[in-house]
Amino acid sequence: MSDTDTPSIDTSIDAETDRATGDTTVVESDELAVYYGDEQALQPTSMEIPEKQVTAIIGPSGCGKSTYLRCINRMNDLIDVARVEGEIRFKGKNVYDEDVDPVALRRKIGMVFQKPNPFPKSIRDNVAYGLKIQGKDDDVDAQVEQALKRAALWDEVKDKLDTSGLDLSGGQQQRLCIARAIAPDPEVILMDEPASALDPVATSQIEDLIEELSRDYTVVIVTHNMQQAARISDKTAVFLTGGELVEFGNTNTIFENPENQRVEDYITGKFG
Ligand SMILES: Nc1ncnc2c1ncn2[C@@H]1O[C@H](COP(=O)(O)OP(=O)(O)OP(=O)(O)O)[C@@H](O)[C@H]1O
Repeated sequence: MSDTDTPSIDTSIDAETDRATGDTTVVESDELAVYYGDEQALQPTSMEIPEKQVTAIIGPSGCGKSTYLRCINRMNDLIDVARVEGEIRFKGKNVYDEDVDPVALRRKIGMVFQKPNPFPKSIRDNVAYGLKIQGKDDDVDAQVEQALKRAALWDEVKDKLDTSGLDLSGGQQQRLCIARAIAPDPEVILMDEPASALDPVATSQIEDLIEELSRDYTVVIVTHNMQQAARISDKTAVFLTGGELVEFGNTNTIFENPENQRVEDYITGKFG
């Protein structure tokens, strides 16, 4: 299928709204399990990710956080030995159904990685990249400006849009990657440790930006940094060793009054 084909994900399907909380679920995993060869990296995991909120995934190294995140937009397809069981639904549709085009899916569910990875191209071309391959090339400059504004980078780069993205600072490069991810107008943004390679000032800017982005987008962030999860997320999922989702709920509850003793031990630094 070509890159410009109509997405086979039907985004007109209504997401489900929880009457008690008012949350609308946009991504839902249902007994989702992942194996790399014979090794199980994720135990069957069911979780409902609410729309236009920040959901943090925390837990010790190797507990399956990135594995879970990569299922949401099928980035695990790129790993030969990865095998997925169960379902993960975006607006009610299992993203692993045969008729789902992963490229179209990733337009709806963008991703930002740990290490800023701008293309060796100009700032403008970095942001315009996704627009061009989608054929959204009407008034590219206005769309580039809007994405850079939303990524809180415009004021710093507006006079040098033709310089290389690689000439920016680490924090600016990460905001450029966020601008690149939001330019095609996704609904969900996945972030895998987006600030862990940045200094404290750049980290704080990214955290402010994530909170701002959650007005318009659903954000799912993997972080090692518990304080960061507590500061910026609405919901927190705690994965523990063995790829097990141990508790998921409102961030305040998880950090102040978790139900599970192992989660309390992890949060209070007794292990992990
Ligand atoms: N490409 C891969 N091939 C084989 N095994 C993998 C692969 N990626 C991850 N794993 C294994 O799956 C398990 C979960 O890894 P994952 O990267 O999802 O954990 P994580 O919680 O994100 O870890 P970290 O916080 O260290 O990034 C680990 O045991 C890891 O070694």
